[in-house]
Amino acid sequence: MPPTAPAVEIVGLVKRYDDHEIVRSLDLVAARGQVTAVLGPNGAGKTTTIECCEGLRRPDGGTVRVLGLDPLTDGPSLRPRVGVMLQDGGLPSSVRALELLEHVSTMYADPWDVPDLVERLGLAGFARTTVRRLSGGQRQRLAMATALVGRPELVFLDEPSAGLDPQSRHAVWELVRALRAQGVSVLLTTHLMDEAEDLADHVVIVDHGQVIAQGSPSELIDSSARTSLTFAAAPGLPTISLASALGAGVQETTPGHYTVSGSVVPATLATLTRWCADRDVLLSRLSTGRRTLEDVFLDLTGRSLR
Ligand SMILES: Nc1ncnc2c1ncn2[C@@H]1O[C@H](COP(=O)(O)OP(=O)(O)OP(=O)(O)O)[C@@H](O)[C@H]1O
Repeated sequence: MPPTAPAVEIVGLVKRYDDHEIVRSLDLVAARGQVTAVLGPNGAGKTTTIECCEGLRRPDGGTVRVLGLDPLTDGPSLRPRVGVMLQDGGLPSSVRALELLEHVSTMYADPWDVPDLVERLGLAGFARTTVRRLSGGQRQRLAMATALVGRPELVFLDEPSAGLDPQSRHAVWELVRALRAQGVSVLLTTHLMDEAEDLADHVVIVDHGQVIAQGSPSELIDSSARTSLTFAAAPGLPTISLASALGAGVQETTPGHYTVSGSVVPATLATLTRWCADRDVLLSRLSTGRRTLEDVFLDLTGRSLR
């Protein structure tokens, strides 16, 4: 295994279900020791891609290398070095939470101290509860603990904070930061843009099975206009006329709520208020602010539901 191989290297990945191409020539590199976040709308192909990395799905094309190895043929070498947290937990249902964690820890040569993991993820309150009786968020935290207990070099976390209460989410974020500080490589998927912005060194945005943008959160935000402008007024304003006055895009995102895309400078505000005054339109809200990763994501992937 080349010592310099990235944590994950995917080249030209193709995956089809029933002749429908779900992942379409996807390239992705997750560097060692970094947190890489994969974002994308529902059905974009994130889980399918991760499952190909975990050796759970066989690609129809392209290559996948995990720590320089092939997850399909090198499973035995990879298993002790890679932690996997599946989206649906994938835990046996009739065993008690702590017993499961302790049992999994015995499978590893140098496991994470179980009481420490219990403390970090707040598992003590349901340690004696069987998995089938755990709430969704409790099961999620237990799944994360079982993914980490073997002290993996690389961990795949598929939506680790989905359905968690704010306290648990912060605990998960702290743990991801601790993993990074220990030099562990993390590849996670998330729908939480603040999570990606806070935690990730590298963000990969996937849509329709392809990477459509990537970079550090600040690179992605800087690559688009830095300031956002939104306003509220009567529904149904002629956005084409306003866009041409502003020299920027204007979208009515929900009735009566508008977003201006493109460069926002002081003159943009003056033009907007003059355009409204000329038409006797009263702005009920006008707001500018720093653009976020969520703004970039919505610009890139659109606002329609999937
Ligand atoms: N085993 C399967 N058979 C057929 N289609 C599948 C199968 N698994 C996934 N799909 C389809 O592949 C597409 C991508 O699914 P995937 O779970 O990879 O998306 P995702 O980006 O992880 O979405 P989400 O954000 O909703 O979790 C979806 O349209 C899904 O219905």
